Amino acid sequence: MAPRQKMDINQQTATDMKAARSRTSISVQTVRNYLYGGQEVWDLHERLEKILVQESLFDKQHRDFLGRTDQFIRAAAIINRLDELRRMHNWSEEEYTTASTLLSETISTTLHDRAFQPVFLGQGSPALMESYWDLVHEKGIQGCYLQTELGHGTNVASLETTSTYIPETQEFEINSPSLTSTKWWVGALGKSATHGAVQAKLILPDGKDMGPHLFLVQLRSLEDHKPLRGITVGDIGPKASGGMAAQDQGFARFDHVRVPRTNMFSKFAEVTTEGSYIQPPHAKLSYGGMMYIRATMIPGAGWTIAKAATVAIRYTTVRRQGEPDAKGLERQVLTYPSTYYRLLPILSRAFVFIELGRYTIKALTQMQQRLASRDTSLLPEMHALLCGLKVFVTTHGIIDIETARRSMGGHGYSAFAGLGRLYIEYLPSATFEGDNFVLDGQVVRAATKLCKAVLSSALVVSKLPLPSAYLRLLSTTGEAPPQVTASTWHDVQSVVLLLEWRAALMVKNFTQTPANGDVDASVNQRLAKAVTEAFIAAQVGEMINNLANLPSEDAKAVGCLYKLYLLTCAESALVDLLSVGLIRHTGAGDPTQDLRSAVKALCIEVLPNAIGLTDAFGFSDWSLDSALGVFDGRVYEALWQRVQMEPMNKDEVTPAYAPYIRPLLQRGQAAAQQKMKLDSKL
Ligand SMILES: Cc1cc2nc3c(=O)[nH]c(=O)nc-3n(C[C@H](O)[C@H](O)[C@H](O)COP(=O)(O)OP(=O)(O)OC[C@H]3O[C@@H](n4cnc5c(N)ncnc54)[C@H](O)[C@@H]3O)c2cc1C
Repeated sequence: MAPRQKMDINQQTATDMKAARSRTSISVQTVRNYLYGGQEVWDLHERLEKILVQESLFDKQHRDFLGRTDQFIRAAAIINRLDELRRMHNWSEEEYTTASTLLSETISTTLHDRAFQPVFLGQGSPALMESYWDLVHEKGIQGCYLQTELGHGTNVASLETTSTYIPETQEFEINSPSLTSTKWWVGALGKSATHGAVQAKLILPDGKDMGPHLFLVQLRSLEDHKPLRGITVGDIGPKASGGMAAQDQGFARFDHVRVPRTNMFSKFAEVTTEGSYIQPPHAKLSYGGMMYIRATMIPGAGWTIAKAATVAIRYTTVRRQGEPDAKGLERQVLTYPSTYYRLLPILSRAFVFIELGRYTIKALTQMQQRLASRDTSLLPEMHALLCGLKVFVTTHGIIDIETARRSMGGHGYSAFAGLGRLYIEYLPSATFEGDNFVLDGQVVRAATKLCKAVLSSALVVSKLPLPSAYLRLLSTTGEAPPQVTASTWHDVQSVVLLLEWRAALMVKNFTQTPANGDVDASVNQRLAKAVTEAFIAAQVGEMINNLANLPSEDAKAVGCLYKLYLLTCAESALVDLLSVGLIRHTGAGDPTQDLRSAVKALCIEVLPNAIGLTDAFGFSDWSLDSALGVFDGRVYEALWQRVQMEPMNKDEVTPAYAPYIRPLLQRGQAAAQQKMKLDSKL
């Protein structure tokens, strides 16, 4: 046998990456502009990143070696520098938001920007805006959002903090009556925030409890940052697996703290000087801020999944494992079906969620414009839709990051791979902004209400709001459920229709369950998922139609990804499809096999473009911060360089040697010698 040629594995990784790039049939630039929503948006991104990369403070490579306090101080320094840059470059709101998103750092001002400021915009009365808006907008004060308490999170109606109106002084008195009423988990409260929007039960002078309302409360002095009198405030300590270490989640207790009457966020509900209550026109008007955050979580999930997909697809393209071939090359890990089957659907979800985010934020903006003129007609549907989407994208986001990390084997567990951090920072998104399992219930409630209206003909199906269009299928004059055949999986509209039918039948079956009927424990999860997937599937159908605006090769490649999304969605719905009888076991073979084969065929079609499609996300090495996801593919050299930064490697002999390792070894050696002496005497 001829001796195998010795190969430079570092060169091979670079060669593999180049070869993968050369295989792509798409214009990376065109697909990138599609993802960003136009060349101008990309140009803005690129221009801002050039500024950020130059800042040594924004270097990410050393942060894994910092303890919690140092991570918090680093984050505070970053916030300060970002603000200096904003003023230096005279950034617009959009430029500032883009720059802070690009930083990908856990910083406490995120709460100011995404939770506190929107409360002012959505619910601040003219008087409150007059007094505070400039301070809020210029960050002369830093805000947080205090809703959750030690004793209650989900059950907002049971919050214990009170805000009692005192007509004599025209003030509210904020009070924490018990340990469990302590505000808890509040981002930026621990050490940073000066002010907070506090959810407290409004108590009128006659003792009537009007339920939770929002009040602006100053927490810390603007002179020396010390907590104000009557306020006990601090950090709640480290989070699971060291996650969100740079963020100061805090607690706060109020001991009869007085604030002026005008500090109530009273754009809709109000308390008069005498202490009478003026009702809001709609009970859910105050949901505006949370709805905005939930809407931004959709593209946020898309871009987060995109990072995980980019790192894992790049690494598994250059990582070779298995029996060497005739050229002495082992197999590229991405080419194993069990790897591409895990990673390409993740890539498809990144594309779908990014596009879907654009639609949702547009729809929310339209609803908010209507709300401004007190038209609440779109509110219930939008609320239910955003609950469903929030659950869906965050659930997938968490699973997808972890799946991507595992696809990289042992090196995926290194912090230098970057996905461990991404995962742990993203993980609580399943809980905050509404616990996912609780939000499922809200989706189901809204769906069954509309379903009942359709079944009783109280609602004409042409009047169904877009997100619930799937319920049209239940109209008595409507079509019959489709027959599933092998060709179903090759026709986009058939797959969309099938997913809509699945949701319609599941909701109908549930709606018709007698009140005393037995419902299983997972019903909310399954129904909410089906309803949300029906909506997204219809949107993906639209996305595919709209691809006609792209050059044909790009449209084909992105279209393949969208189809892969639809098919893997149908695959994950197989149990439901069988349950409601849309797919039946006829005895003639496995009725799911055609679908599984179609998924594999699509994966094989997407595979040559995998690197091109991930390049289209436009992530720089700086922003990915992953030794395994480097653009040039030279992963082993990148990993080696990162390992040299490990502070423990600075000393050849660890300081733990003299006090601990040496005595341990010496005791063992002495005991062994003693034994050996004894043994020789026997
Ligand atoms: C990292 C992080 C940041 C946060 N930031 C903030 C912040 O800035 N401001 C703020 O106010 N809060 C914040 N929170 C708190 C967050 O909003 C709450 O954790 C969340 O609302 C859930 O409430 P809980 O923790 O009390 O859980 P619980 O409500 O006690 O839920 C516990 C379990 O019970 C289940 N459950 C509860 N009620 C129901 C029900 N009705 N039906 C079925 N199941 C139910 C839930 O699914 C969950 O599994 C943050 C939390 C985290 C983790």
